[in-house]
This record gives sequence, structure tokens and C-alpha cells, in this order.
Amino acid sequence: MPQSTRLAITAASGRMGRALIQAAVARNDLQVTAAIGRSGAAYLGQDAGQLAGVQPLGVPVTADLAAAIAQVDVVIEFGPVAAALAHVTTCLQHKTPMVIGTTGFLPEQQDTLKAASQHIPLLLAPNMSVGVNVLLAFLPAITRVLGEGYDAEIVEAHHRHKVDAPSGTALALGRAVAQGRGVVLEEVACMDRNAISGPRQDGSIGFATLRGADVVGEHTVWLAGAGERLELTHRAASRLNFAEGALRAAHWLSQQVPGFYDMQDVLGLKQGPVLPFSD
Ligand SMILES: NC(=O)C1=CN([C@@H]2O[C@H](COP(=O)(O)OP(=O)(O)OC[C@H]3O[C@@H](n4cnc5c(N)ncnc54)[C@H](OP(=O)(O)O)[C@@H]3O)[C@@H](O)[C@H]2O)C=CC1
Ligand SMILES: O=C(O)C1=N[C@H](C(=O)O)C[C@H](O)C1
Repeated sequence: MPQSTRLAITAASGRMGRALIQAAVARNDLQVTAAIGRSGAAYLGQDAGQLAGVQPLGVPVTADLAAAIAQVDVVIEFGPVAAALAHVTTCLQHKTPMVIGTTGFLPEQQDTLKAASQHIPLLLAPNMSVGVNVLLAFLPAITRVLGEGYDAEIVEAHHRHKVDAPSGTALALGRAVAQGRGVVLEEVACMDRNAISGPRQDGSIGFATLRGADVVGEHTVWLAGAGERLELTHRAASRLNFAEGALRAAHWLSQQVPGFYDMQDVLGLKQGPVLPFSD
């Protein structure tokens, strides 16, 4: 039987950390061999499976990725930005591939990730679900065909605990629209409207953020033309979609050479989908 891919799950106590452990125990080609938590947390030493509400795994949660990394083929990171960057340094030291789902990296922090990917396989994706990634793949072609007469607005809704806005997925959707129009998102993004903000700027890509209770994650791309509106919506009903995508990515990444990858690579969407109106 082929050896299973050994995983470290960081931020193991988080919503995504627990979903990852739950999803991993359902697969026999992957094995959680390390679970990392916040230094000083009360749950350190607890079994990772029990922390996630599944069967005991015989893997105690520790705060030290470096001490555990020898037993690991891939690190899966859904922790805060600062913790993720510290773990990148550890992965670099040990040449361990890394799947990162954390959102909210600043441009210079993304550059750090890209630099690391020259030495290790590193996958960064703001959304690991198949549905969002298919939408990301089709959106450039859709917006290119619609042309200039359609105003693009991106609306996202998440739970009340989310710390970054707009979501990483919303920004990626904005980038896909911008790509279809041949423009740079940062030059056309409209992040807030208040007071007398004036009429809509031609060609701008607007963002609106909603936060409430336990919403897992919802994204809508509005493409509003004269007399009609196309709305493309993805709704996540559970975090297992993201977790299963991240596990699929980890398995795939364990077989790659150093490089900077995303979920489009894993799903074979990088060349763009074949559409009747593709170039
Ligand atoms: N790419 C994707 O598909 C998805 C990405 N995400 C992203 O994943 C990230 C996490 O989301 P979510 O799981 O909801 O977040 P949570 O708030 O549920 O979890 C945060 C985790 O980080 C840990 N943590 C907090 N501070 C530190 C620290 N200083 N050092 C180490 N660990 C720390 C927490 O530990 P403790 O419990 O001890 O405080 C907890 O385990 C976000 O960036 C989110 O946007 C989320 C879903 C899908
Ligand atoms: O914080 C979350 O929960 C989520 N974050 C990701 C993002 O910022 O896009 C993905 C998902 O929507 C859930």
C-alpha cells in the first residue's frame, strides 16, 4: 500500500483547524501526524482528534512546529498572518511543502511567500472550494465577453469573527474580473462609499462587506448592465468544502517541485476553461 501523506495542521483549535482534522480522518491516503496550537493555550497536550470532536488520533497538540516537522510531509496553515509567516520560516528550514489558506496577507507579505516558494512547494489559495475556483476560472472570460457596459460589484458575507475585509475570495474574484477587462484591480477597486461619494466611476470594481453571526462564507459577483443583471453566487454551507479542498491540495503538493501554486493548479483550471467564446 502506498504511504499516506503525513500532515501537520496548524491553528488546530480554530474553526478551519478542526474542520481539517475532521476531514482528514475520513481519508486513508492522509494522516495527521502533528497538530500545532497557540503557545500557552489551555488545550496544548490534548489529543488533536478529541480537540476536533472526532476519535483520538494519538497526536497531542503542541506549540512547536519545528519539533514536529520531521514527522510531516506537508504543513497545512489556516492560522493568523503572523503565525503563518513564522511557520513559513520553519518550513523553509526543513524544506517542507506548505498549503496556506490564511487570508489577509499584505502585498509585501505575499512577496515573502513567493520568495519562499523558490525553495519549497507553496500553495496559497483564499478559497479551497471547488465551486469558487470554477467561478474564478470562468470569470475572466465572462467579463471579457460582457464588455464595458456591465458594472461589477462584489458582495461578500461572513461570520462575525472574521478579521479581514474584503475577504480573500472577494479580492480574488475582483482580480478575475479585472483580468477579463485587462486592468489592474488596485487601480479600479472601490472599497468604500459613504457621504456624497458621487456617481459610480466607469470601469470601477466595487466591494461590499457583510458580517453576521455564523455565516460560513458567501460571495456574489454582480454584473449589472442596462436592463439586466447577472449575479454569480457561491454559498458555503459548511467548512468541510474548504477543508476537503485543502487536503486535496496537500496530497497534490506533496508530489510537486518548489513553486508558487494555487487551487487552480490542483484542479487543472490554470489554462482556463474551454468556453464556446474562448479566444
Ligand atoms: N482558504 C480557504 O478556503 C479558507 C480560508 N480561511 C481563512 O483561514 C483563517 C482562519 O480562519 P478560522 O479557522 O475561521 O479562524 P479561527 O479564529 O477559528 O482560528 C484561528 C486560529 O488561530 C490560532 N491563533 C490565534 N492567535 C495565534 C497566535 N498568536 N499564534 C498561533 N496561533 C494563533 C487560534 O488559536 P486559539 O484557539 O488558541 O486562539 C485558532 O486556532 C482566516 O484567515 C480565514 O480567512 C477560512 C476558511 C476557508
Ligand atoms: O474567514 C473565513 O471564514 C473565510 N475566509 C476566506 C476568505 O477570506 O475568502 C474563505 C471563506 O469564504 C471563509
